[in-house]
Amino acid sequence: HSHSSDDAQKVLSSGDDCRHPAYKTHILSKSPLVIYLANFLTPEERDHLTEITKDTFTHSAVADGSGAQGLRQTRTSQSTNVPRDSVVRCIEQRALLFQGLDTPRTHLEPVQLVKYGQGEHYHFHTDWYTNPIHATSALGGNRQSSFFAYVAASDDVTGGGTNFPLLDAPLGDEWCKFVDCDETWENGVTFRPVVGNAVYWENLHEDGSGDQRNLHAGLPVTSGWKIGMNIWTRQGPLGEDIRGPDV
Ligand SMILES: O=C(O)CCC(=O)C(=O)O
Ligand SMILES: [Fe+2]
Repeated sequence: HSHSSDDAQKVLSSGDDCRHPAYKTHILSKSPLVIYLANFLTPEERDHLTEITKDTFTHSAVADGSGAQGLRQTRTSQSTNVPRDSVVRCIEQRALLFQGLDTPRTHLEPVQLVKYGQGEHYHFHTDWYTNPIHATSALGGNRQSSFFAYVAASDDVTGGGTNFPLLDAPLGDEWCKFVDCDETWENGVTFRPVVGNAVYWENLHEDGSGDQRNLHAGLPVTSGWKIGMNIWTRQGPLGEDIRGPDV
């Protein structure tokens, strides 16, 4: 397909003071594709996100097998959609540019923050939907990719890692800055909640079917609290009723 330069502009520009940090990328797995992003969020962005969502968190919903949004013991955290201001647009743009120069902004779900207090967790799940009613074309299809970023955590946070049981733990002590190197081999990879950093992965196979290998969980926070951020990119554009006007 072809693009006019106008289309390219739309993807690339998101306003005046959007400056991207020099984040570092580390491939953790090529299949499925999992990439670790160090310093993906700046301290100012993290503070801003925490500030604008203060007092807006409500108990997280999960989609159950029948497609109804329900509250269950599988996800005890609280979450909130982040209003799309210039800071959020800049982060959205960063997430789009990372994935290529041709992913339209309309493929992004509203950015979501999720907060866990002591004992709260999100049981094993995939971010791609198994039930097709959550992946209709009006919804942009299924979730192509996920960013999970660590936005904030208390100084005394323990636990609260993001565990991928089906990935191979990386070798090499350099990774211990980011992953829990005390985790046993059988448990796969657990990313520790290192604020500012993010994990990116692809959810779908080439043919659009879900990739089970990126099963993951938000492990219980055993003390303190953490706030994470989800940026989900759909296969296609989301309806304006869901995304809101494309500001
Ligand atoms: O809290 C985490 O570490 C992971 C959260 C997660 O997987 C999600 O919100 O989809
Ligand atoms: Fe998830």
